[in-house]
Amino acid sequence: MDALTLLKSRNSAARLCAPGPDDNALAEIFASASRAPDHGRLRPWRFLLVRGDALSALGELFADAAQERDSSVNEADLLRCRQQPLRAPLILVVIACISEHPTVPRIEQQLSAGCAAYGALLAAEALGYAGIWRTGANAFDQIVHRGLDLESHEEISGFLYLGTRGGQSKPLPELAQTDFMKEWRQ
Ligand SMILES: Cc1cc2nc3c(=O)[nH]c(=O)nc-3n(C[C@H](O)[C@H](O)[C@H](O)COP(=O)(O)O)c2cc1C
Repeated sequence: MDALTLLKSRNSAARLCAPGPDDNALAEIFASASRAPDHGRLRPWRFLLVRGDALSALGELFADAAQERDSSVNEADLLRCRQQPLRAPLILVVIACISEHPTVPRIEQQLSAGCAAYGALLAAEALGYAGIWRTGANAFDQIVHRGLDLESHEEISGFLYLGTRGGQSKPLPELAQTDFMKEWRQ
């Protein structure tokens, strides 16, 4: 698929099944992510690869976090938390590693991490896989951060669920360029 077709047709997949990207595909995905625009070459992002049994362990972590957020959470909701990571053969946790910098503010480092996440999603799709970027309460939860060994200057930009598309692609939204761009002149 040529680059413009990929950029214009990328489409998230909520239903993902096996196989997920193998080690060769993951190497391409990380190489693509690492070309994110990056003011000052700070490389303000890193990835955690979660697959196999670790997906269930991540589900337990999500359940622990949900219980801590709301001690009255019911068993059905806890089960849903445990099963969330099992919705894909693998998950990439995208972590923004924020540092104090005289000319590169926090927002630029967060945006760079977002671009790295997008690069990973695009590469996965270019390789014939599919994915979806998710956050939700778990991305901002300190118990999840601790369980994943994040340091205090780190944030979760997203959980990239990756695998093989299950079912039909959803239709792409129709968006006129005039809805979101106009030419500026003085
Ligand atoms: C930072 C970020 C967080 C997101 N979090 C969620 C989420 O938690 N759950 C969800 O269903 N979609 C989430 N999305 C949206 C999906 O990734 C996706 O963009 C959306 O389903 C629209 O599909 P499309 O990307 O194919 O247009 C998030 C997107 C971004 C950029």
